[in-house]
Amino acid sequence: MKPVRHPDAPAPGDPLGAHYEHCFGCGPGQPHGLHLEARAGEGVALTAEFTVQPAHQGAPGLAHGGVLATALDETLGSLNWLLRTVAVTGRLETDYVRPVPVGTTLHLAAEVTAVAGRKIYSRAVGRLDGPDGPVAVRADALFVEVKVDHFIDHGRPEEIQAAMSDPDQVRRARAFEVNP
Ligand SMILES: CCCCCCCC/C=C\CCCCCCCC(=O)SCCNC(=O)CCNC(=O)[C@H](O)C(C)(C)COP(=O)(O)OP(=O)(O)OC[C@H]1O[C@@H](n2cnc3c(N)ncnc32)[C@H](O)[C@@H]1OP(=O)(O)O
Repeated sequence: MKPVRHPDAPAPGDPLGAHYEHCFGCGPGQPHGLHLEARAGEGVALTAEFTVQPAHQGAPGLAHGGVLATALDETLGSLNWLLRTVAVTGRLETDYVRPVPVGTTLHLAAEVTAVAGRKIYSRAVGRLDGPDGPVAVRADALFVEVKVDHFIDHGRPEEIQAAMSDPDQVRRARAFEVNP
């Protein structure tokens, strides 16, 4: 089925913000994280930027492939905010096309291609030197819709308690759950 943008999805160009303060991919309160910033696009699509830091190296001066996969995973995961669906990564397939040097800003673009029941199919691309630059990484993913209970049931109690006493986090979780 063709994906449907939620009527309350942020307007094209608007930042999506972090889904969780301490998320390794997007959390502003996560000192070790990627600090990826995503913006809504048209339809069920978005763009994001991530600048490779020295802490993200695999080989000398080059980004670690797992870190790049994380950036793709986070970008793809952010799409679910445009659907107002809570979903987790079930499958992530990554192509590494060009090495990504430290200091590079990776320009990411992602879109949902189809939705089938709880399954959300999406793809992403990361480019060097600008939104129209050469492709460095690509990914295809399957996210699976879950209830907020997925996190409450499986997360470590300390962090779950802290998230449940954070009004912003609860508001965000509720916004997801009112998906018609
Ligand atoms: C108030 C406080 C509370 C806090 C609220 C927080 C709100 C936060 C908001 C937003 C958070 C978003 C976070 C994004 C972060 C970035 C993304 C990540 O890194 S996520 C982490 C990595 N991923 C996992 O940890 C998943 C671990 N896996 C699982 O939990 C399960 O395997 C799960 C949920 C994916 C599926 O399990 P099943 O039992 O629910 O469902 P089944 O029946 O197995 O699968 C459903 C369908 O999907 C297919 N499927 C599942 N996995 C597949 C795979 N690997 N490949 C192909 N198909 C797969 C199955 O074949 C099935 O398809 P058929 O309906 O039969 O057609």
